[in-house]
Amino acid sequence: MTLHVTKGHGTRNDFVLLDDADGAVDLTPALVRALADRRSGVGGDGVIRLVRSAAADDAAAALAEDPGAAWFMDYRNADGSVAEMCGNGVRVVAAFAERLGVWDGSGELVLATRAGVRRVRRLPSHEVPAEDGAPWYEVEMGAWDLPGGPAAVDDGGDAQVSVAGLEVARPALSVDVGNPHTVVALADLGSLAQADLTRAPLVAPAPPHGTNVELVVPLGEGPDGAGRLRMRVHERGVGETESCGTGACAAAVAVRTWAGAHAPETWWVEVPGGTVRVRVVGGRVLLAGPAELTFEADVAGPVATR
Ligand SMILES: N[C@@H](CCC[C@H](N)C(=O)O)C(=O)O
Repeated sequence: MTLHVTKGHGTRNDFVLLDDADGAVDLTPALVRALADRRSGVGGDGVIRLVRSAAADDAAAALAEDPGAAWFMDYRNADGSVAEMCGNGVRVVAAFAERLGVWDGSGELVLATRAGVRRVRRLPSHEVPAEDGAPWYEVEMGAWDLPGGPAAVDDGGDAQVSVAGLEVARPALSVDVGNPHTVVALADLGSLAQADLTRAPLVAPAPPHGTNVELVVPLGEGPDGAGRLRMRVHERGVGETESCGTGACAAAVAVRTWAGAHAPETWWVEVPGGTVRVRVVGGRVLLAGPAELTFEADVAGPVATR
């Protein structure tokens, strides 16, 4: 079997992309692990299959929401598990859709995902932060939710997280942005650097479907009036990654919620792989950031896995 793959990343959260319009590829967990393997495969934090919604069973709910969502983003974590959403992945898929010619980059790309419909627009060059040469895309990420309810905020959180390298367990807030997140605020950048994310943080109570854990340090407001925060993330199904788009959204929602009514709407979220912009507009959240396609290859497979 030979697969044509494209590699792409958004703030160095990297993906193996498959053009599978008719849903012909049997994307088993073993094939995902083989493609994502950084030694024997192509390498990536995840594998994304772009398939026509009509050929994807998991697109049904999104199609009911908007029958115009012609393409489905089938997202898999590097360990082969299925995830509902990937914020950096949506932007990379937009770049991929442009490359494939199924979207011309104007107006909106309406994508079906397991978390519902996501609308993407390519930012005009005057809206792209000057230092970034890559194209930027903004994604309407939909509604956010605090599964622990408002009481969780008054209590400082609805979970406790223990992180290797940091002595004590910390209170944390669960945030749902289509996929599950647990956000932990740290006091300073020294603690953020000290955290050992080579091991998964322990979250109590354990979320039923696992969670992505974000460690965040709020950095105040910049001259533009936007909030800033720095973040590291341990992703469910992957490990520590250099960026997580849904994680950035969850982090901004949590920090804004903790800060109270007068907190800024716009947040610059600094991750090891770059910077993304999050806008929390009422009950909804928008994510903007770069996306780049780096190479294409034909892969003879299935590639061996351990
Ligand atoms: N990196 C992604 C999130 C990918 C899915 C996540 N690991 C999960 O299992 O929920 C992003 O940019 O949002």
